Amino acid sequence: MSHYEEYDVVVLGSGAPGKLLAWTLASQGRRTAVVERRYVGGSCPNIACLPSKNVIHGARVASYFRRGAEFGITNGDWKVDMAAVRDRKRKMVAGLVAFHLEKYRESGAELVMGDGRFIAPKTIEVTLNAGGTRTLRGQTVIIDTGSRARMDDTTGLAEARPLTHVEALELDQLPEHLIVLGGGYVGLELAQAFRRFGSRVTVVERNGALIHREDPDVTDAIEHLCRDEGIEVLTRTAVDRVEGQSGESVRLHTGHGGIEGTHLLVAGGRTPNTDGIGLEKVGVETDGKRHVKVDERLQTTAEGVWAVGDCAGSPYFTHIGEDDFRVVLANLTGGDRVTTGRQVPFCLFTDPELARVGLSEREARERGVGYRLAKVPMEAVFRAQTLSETRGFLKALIEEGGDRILGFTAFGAEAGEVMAVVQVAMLAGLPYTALRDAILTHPTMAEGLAGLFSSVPRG
Ligand SMILES: Cc1cc2nc3c(=O)[nH]c(=O)nc-3n(C[C@H](O)[C@H](O)[C@H](O)COP(=O)(O)OP(=O)(O)OC[C@H]3O[C@@H](n4cnc5c(N)ncnc54)[C@H](O)[C@@H]3O)c2cc1C
Ligand SMILES: NC(=O)c1ccc[n+]([C@@H]2O[C@H](COP(=O)([O-])OP(=O)(O)OC[C@H]3O[C@@H](n4cnc5c(N)ncnc54)[C@H](O)[C@@H]3O)[C@@H](O)[C@H]2O)c1
Repeated sequence: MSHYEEYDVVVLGSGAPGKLLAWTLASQGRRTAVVERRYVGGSCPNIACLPSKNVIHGARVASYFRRGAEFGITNGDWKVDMAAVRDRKRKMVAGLVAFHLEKYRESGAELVMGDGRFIAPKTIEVTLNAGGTRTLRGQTVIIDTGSRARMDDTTGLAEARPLTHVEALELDQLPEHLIVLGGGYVGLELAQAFRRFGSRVTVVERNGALIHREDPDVTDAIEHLCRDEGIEVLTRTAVDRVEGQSGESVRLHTGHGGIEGTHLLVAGGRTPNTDGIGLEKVGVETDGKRHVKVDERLQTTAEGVWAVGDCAGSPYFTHIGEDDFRVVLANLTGGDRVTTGRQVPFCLFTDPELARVGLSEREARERGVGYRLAKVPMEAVFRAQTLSETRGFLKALIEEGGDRILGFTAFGAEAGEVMAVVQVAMLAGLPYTALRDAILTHPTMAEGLAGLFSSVPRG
């Protein structure tokens, strides 16, 4: 084997959990290196969460321009300049990258830019972006290689060179007619944004509903939102074949006929980046979905090797990756922390947002968990009325024979922020009556929780 450099910790991939581990352990004096092939700081600040929310916010501004008269403001001539939308995003991303580089400098963690793969136990060879190779060996190795947009084997799909979220967020021209393949998180957030910028948008979903794992009242509400915004929604639609080239003209052949558009965005789920990195050579096993196999402490099947984030099959959210960081840090520093039983909140950043924590009704029924349901429309929330944003509802599941909150869903303005209040109550084990009886500021969106929890049926 070629000469290798010894480290206490080597991290492969610089996503949220990996970088946080690197910065923390390096600050504690451990010799630490992070190998990253492209995105300083991983997907979230470069190509995923933050840039998408930046662009989505731009689209909201466009929607307010369109709705101006409703607020008594005449908007005159206005237009969307996608190059400027992109520049605003790029500027934010550049600032985030600079912030990350500063964190590396401050912490003493070394950032090695290049493509890494295992060549021996706990040993990673890096093909450096700047040319040449380096071989790094860690006492501890952490795999944080993330995931990428999945391209299924539909005939003609790959040849059509569809956009993924990465290219979609880099467009400087508005697609005339964007076809979005997949009605999940990526598809819905970007479908609404492009529609608001002015594209014609068609969402094609093979399941019977958009965001199909949610309760029927939620999926219906999301579908209504899409239709009200002028998005064409085709559910239960399987694509047999794709023709043409995204960016010019594409045609999808489905059981219900053809769909023609100018651009195609694939948003049909993710594939973990676990192929081609030598895992099989070093005893790091993967599961049927190609995630790195980990136990509840995030240890892999190889001694001294840990895996975190999307590649480890943790729910695909940055905040969950950040919790993976806490789990591994605790286990590396004498503590004992596991992933089992943790809260997994999420927020879909459509406008309005959809946020959920804990059980949905469907999950409660599947698990045979009895519950009492409280549900109020957003119209009942005074703050929503002041904003003219009365679409949606709040709902909560309360345990039978007790006062514990089992689950909470909000579809409405600031849903993600309102959910945090309920989450804290759930973490603290507070009965729902604590929120019902709390003095919540008037008029805030969170004030709606008092109304929601006042409507819980008697146990
Ligand atoms: C469009 C979009 C929007 C999203 N929005 C949200 C959101 O609003 N909120 C939320 O919580 N989650 C969101 N997510 C999910 C979130 O982005 C991911 O769950 C999270 O970024 C995963 O972090 P990670 O550390 O597992 O992987 P990543 O952040 O992807 O990091 C992995 C890194 O490893 C590098 N890498 C891979 N292989 C190698 C190799 N062999 N050598 C060197 N480097 C390598 C990659 O370049 C990458 O930088 C979104 C995802 C997408 C696609
Ligand atoms: N706001 C957020 O937190 C946020 C935003 C974006 C992404 N994410 C994360 O990234 C993950 C991936 O997002 P995603 O939208 O790619 O996946 P997803 O699993 O959320 O949705 C994919 C959808 O595409 C459909 N689909 C797949 N192949 C298809 C095909 N050939 N034709 C028609 N429909 C097809 C699936 O039925 C599914 O409904 C999410 O699950 C989430 O964890 C989070």
